[in-house]
Amino acid sequence: SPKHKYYKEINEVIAEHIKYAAKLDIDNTWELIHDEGEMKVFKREMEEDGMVVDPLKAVHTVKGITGHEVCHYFWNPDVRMEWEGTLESAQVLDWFSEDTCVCYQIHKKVWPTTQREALFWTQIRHVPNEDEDEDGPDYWIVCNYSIPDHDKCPEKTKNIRAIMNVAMICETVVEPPQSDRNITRENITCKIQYHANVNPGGWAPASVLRAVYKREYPKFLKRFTQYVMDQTKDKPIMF
Ligand SMILES: CCCc1ccc(-c2ccc(S(=O)(=O)CCO)cc2)cc1[C@H]1C[C@H]1c1ccccn1
Repeated sequence: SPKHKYYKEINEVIAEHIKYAAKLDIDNTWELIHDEGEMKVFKREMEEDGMVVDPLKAVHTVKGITGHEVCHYFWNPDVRMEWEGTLESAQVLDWFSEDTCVCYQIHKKVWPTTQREALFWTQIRHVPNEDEDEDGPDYWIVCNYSIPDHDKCPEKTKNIRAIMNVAMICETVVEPPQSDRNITRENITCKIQYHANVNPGGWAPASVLRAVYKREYPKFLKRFTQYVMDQTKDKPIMF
């Protein structure tokens, strides 16, 4: 697409998430905050100007769906209100290209914090393995990255603007390896990494924010992956 002003930033942010995903080193600097079945959610405790900005990383393995399907439903602005239980509203303000748009969304108030809103670009991208290394990872990724303003964005709302850099990065495993012809959903598994760096945008007690994240992220990931399984179970596989 033509070089719009976010083109360079988008490429840099996506490349950073891919580099990070390939490492997947969950060392002891990450604290496990939720462990349920295949889903593990970790955090690092970090504060900026007295505000909790804890990076969050979740890993999950889900049978019967592909990384393309997970990223498609996570990215698709038309269905966001169907699975994102913490949203009060969501709208598309602009399209940069067919895989990249600007979203403005208002989250439901999470007591006792002030209501949050977010303005961000969201892009879905297939990152195939390097040609020479056919065993290299093949990713589908969605990145949601805040932008400071947009001329169609409602001004002066009562909400606090959260600043986020979020990525959903998926790999699809097919077992046993076979030609695309006769793969069924029993043969596929999606390995998900979810990275969220969220600055809540305004002060809230650290203990309150950490309790909200500990409760809301696992709930959101469970609800979202269940939504993808329900939407895809009777449809042809999106590889
Ligand atoms: C005081 C914290 C405010 C707060 C800031 C940010 C977010 C949030 C933003 C983006 C994304 S996403 O993964 O990009 C999916 C698109 O919406 C998920 C969560 C949610 C809350 C609030 C609603 C709470 C919450 C926290 C964590 C997960 C889900 N919901």
